[in-house]
Amino acid sequence: MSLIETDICIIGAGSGGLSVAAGAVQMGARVVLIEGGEMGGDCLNAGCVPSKALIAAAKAAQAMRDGARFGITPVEPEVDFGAVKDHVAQVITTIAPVDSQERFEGLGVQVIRDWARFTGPDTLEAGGQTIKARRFVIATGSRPLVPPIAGIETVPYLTNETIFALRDRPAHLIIIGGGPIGMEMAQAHRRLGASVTVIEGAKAFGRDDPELAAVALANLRAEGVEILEDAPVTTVSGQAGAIKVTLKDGRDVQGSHLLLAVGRKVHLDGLNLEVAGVTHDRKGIAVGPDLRSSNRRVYAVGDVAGGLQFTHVAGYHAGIVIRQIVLGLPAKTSTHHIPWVTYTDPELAQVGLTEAEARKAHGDALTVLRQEFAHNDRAQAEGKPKGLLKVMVVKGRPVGASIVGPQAGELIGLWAFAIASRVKMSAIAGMVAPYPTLGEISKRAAGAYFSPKLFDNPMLKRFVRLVQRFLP
Ligand SMILES: Cc1cc2nc3c(=O)[nH]c(=O)nc-3n(C[C@H](O)[C@H](O)[C@H](O)COP(=O)(O)OP(=O)(O)OC[C@H]3O[C@@H](n4cnc5c(N)ncnc54)[C@H](O)[C@@H]3O)c2cc1C
Ligand SMILES: NC(=O)c1ccc[n+]([C@@H]2O[C@H](COP(=O)([O-])OP(=O)(O)OC[C@H]3O[C@@H](n4cnc5c(N)ncnc54)[C@H](O)[C@@H]3O)[C@@H](O)[C@H]2O)c1
Repeated sequence: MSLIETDICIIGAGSGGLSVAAGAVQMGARVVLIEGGEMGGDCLNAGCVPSKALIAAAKAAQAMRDGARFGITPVEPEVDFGAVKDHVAQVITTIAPVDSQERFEGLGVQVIRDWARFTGPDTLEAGGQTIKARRFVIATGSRPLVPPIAGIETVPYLTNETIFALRDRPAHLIIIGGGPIGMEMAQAHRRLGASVTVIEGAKAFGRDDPELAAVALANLRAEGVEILEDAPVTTVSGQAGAIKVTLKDGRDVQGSHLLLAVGRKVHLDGLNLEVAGVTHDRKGIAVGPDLRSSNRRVYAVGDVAGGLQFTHVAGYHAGIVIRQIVLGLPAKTSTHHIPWVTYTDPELAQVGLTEAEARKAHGDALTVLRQEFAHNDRAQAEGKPKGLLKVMVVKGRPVGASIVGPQAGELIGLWAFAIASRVKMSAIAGMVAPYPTLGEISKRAAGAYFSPKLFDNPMLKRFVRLVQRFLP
């Protein structure tokens, strides 16, 4: 077994690992990157990319049903489910070169295609080689959680790792879990012609503001997605094509396919963390805000670091770790400025505190601004007037924003920037937004923060009357 000595050894070539590798090698560090599965990890192969490609196809199908308001005769689209999957595969193939072994080797990274396991605090084995590194970055991501439901071991089920390979449309897809995976897949499959039932043990879109979640839920239901909430599952039974899910209240739900979307389990299998002295639990590797583990040579980024599980968070983590292990500078993560978006129609987006969280944290110091999409001219023109922006403001600065509506994921960017940069509401109110754009809604919300001070102010009214009397 040969020995490789390097500055940085990264385990996992998904969103987090690839970002660390690309940054570190281009700044001059020697980097070894180890990947046991597919380059690109979950996001490219079984997560963000295929799900958004499927959602895009579903949106095209839905547009054909929704033409009436524009004077276009609605038609029920003919969906070639296999061809939709070709489109999904094509999108992955088009993006894949960016994450490929060839590209990273071209940048100067030594890529090893194998499953890594630690053999000591500063050594691991992969590809028949021993790798000794100054610093290690664990970026091994997560896998779908299979809940301990009675009967699950005997029933065929899908997860995000298998559903995108289905070539035949499920007649009736049952989805357990009403989080982002469950809800995005539910609407996409419904729009592509499947019957869909979502079974959620608590509340669907449970991490989002309930008022905004209700808007998205109403639209999914109107499109025919059956959503059962507060409905814990006790048993599953049946076989391929005939699945039965029994709820705690005794109801049975029958369907042809079952998708599990009940959260994630961090991927630590076979890493042999004990010999490396890396502490971990069910939620992930135990790290501080600097993402350093109990072994000072070992850091964790992305899903495996036990916090928010998003591709942009893995990328953010990568920047924090690169600063420390490449440049030797201190850096710490925070979460108050991290946005997330669920890509249903309407989209649901959040950054910072929700209204309930802000009320708890700031009490009477909180001002909540509300802007309906119905008052936005572009939303009206597009026939998408349903939606709401809420901005939580404390002492003239936003501390949270929640959006449900068309393009909510694009609109949240301004608020993510404002919160990260501590921008004042006056700066957003002073911005000139092009007309007619959905983005005007943000400026309008900021303007609304000042309108009581400007329009309901007797002192100002008296002052204006005085000025008017003396103005030449
Ligand atoms: C259906 C779905 C949709 C999603 N949509 C979005 C979205 O729209 N936006 C968003 O921000 N996030 C989304 N996510 C979440 C996003 O995919 C993850 O947060 C992101 O991929 C995490 O990146 P990571 O680098 O931590 O892990 P991963 O991308 O999972 O990469 C980990 C890599 O490590 C490898 N590995 C594991 N163990 C070892 C080992 N011992 N040795 C070598 N290699 C190993 C794995 O094979 C894998 O390639 C979605 C997730 C799913 C499941
Ligand atoms: N648009 C995006 O950014 C996006 C999309 C998909 C996934 N993701 C990431 O992937 C992660 C995983 O997504 P997810 O939807 O699987 O997980 P999740 O943890 O966000 O949601 C799972 C849901 O399943 C419910 N649940 C759990 N056990 C259950 C049971 N036995 N019966 C019924 N319901 C049950 C939970 O109450 C919860 O609402 C997300 O948290 C997110 O970080 C992001």
